[in-house]
Amino acid sequence: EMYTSLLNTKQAMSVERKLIDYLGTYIDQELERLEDIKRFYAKVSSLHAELYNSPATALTNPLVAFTLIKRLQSEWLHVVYSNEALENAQALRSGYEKEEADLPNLEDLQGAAKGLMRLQDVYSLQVPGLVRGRFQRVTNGRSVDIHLPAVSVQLSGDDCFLVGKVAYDQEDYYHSVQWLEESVRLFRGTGSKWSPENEGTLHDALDHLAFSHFMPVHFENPQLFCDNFANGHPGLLLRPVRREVLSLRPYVVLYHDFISDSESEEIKQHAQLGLRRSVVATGDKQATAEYRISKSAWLKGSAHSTVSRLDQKISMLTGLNVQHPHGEYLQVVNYGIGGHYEPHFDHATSPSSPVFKLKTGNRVATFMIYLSSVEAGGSTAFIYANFSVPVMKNAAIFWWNLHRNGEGDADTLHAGCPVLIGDKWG
Ligand SMILES: O=C(O)CCC(=O)C(=O)O
Ligand SMILES: [Fe+2]
Repeated sequence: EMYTSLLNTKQAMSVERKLIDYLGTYIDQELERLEDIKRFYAKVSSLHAELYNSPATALTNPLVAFTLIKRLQSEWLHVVYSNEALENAQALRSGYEKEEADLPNLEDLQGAAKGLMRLQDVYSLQVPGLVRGRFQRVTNGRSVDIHLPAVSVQLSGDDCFLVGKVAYDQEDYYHSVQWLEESVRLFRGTGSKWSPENEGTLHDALDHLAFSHFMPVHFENPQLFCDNFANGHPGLLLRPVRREVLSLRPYVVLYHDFISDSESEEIKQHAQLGLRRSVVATGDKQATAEYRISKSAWLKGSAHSTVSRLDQKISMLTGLNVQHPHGEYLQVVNYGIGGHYEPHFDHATSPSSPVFKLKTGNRVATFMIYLSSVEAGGSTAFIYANFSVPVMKNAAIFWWNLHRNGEGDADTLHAGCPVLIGDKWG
């Protein structure tokens, strides 16, 4: 094991010294061989030129005729079937084989590559920096050197290919993607110039990269999926809803095209006159706050057929009774300039919360329908779960705020990001 202690790695240096000497001898011998061949080439070319200039008279000389026949019968044969190239190569190989026991093996190479990836993770090192021989990390959006080594080296496309391939063979597509991206970039940079020492080619790197990109989606979380969902309900059987499971902890689901354009317009119309500055629970009261910039209106299902139809559809999808007082009235929200809702829980976290005055109990779940799309910003971000949902007109998201035992699920912390450009309705 050469990679597990630096002492052994140092010993590898003297082996390379010997290999360099063998290769030097090989190159000298090959150059000598090529010089010999060049001499033969020059000799034959000049003799042949003389013959060609006056074939009739030249061949009347028996010496000239003899040397032509001798060249063709014997000299060419010896040149073409010379064993010298093979002998030179064999000398190089036997030198190499003498050192073979002291050479690192595949396990050493894999161990060294894994070591690089471990450093990459533990110290948040950027792969593009490592490839240029730098130990860099991104701080406040800038690459910063965390250490300047006295001696460094730049990595080649083939170096990156090998690291990427070690990750790939372990089905570690998170790392393989990063290293193979660099490999492809570097191989592209050198054009299609062939290097005898390389294990991989641009083609190999692209092949592995494409497969790695394909795999994380399926491997990282095989339980995230899309389907047409009817929840076994007869009311949805003929028109199931396109469901996309976005997260398992917390359990967040996106329902595509939950509402139609006309229903959505109708809801916004109904809500318009009732829009008032949104409030949040502070202590045991409801109050406006800087951290929620929007207006909202409450729509009673009994007053609008569209609202009660949506209530019904929500019930079919979630299996929840959303009739008052089990569910709250439908809240329609419209965000203002830079409108947002800072990270919060939808459920009450204290027994004195005003939510309990409604006599509806704590908020078991949230069903939120996007009634508009926006040009930029405004995503619903799940802070701890580390994902966000872009505002997607007519889609709805659903999640459980409480665990089965009634306790709040801290993983549901979420926010409405500030709207950069657009008119966001929910
Ligand atoms: O608007 C959003 O994206 C999130 C809104 C929200 O979290 C809420 O109204 O409780
Ligand atoms: Fe919320």
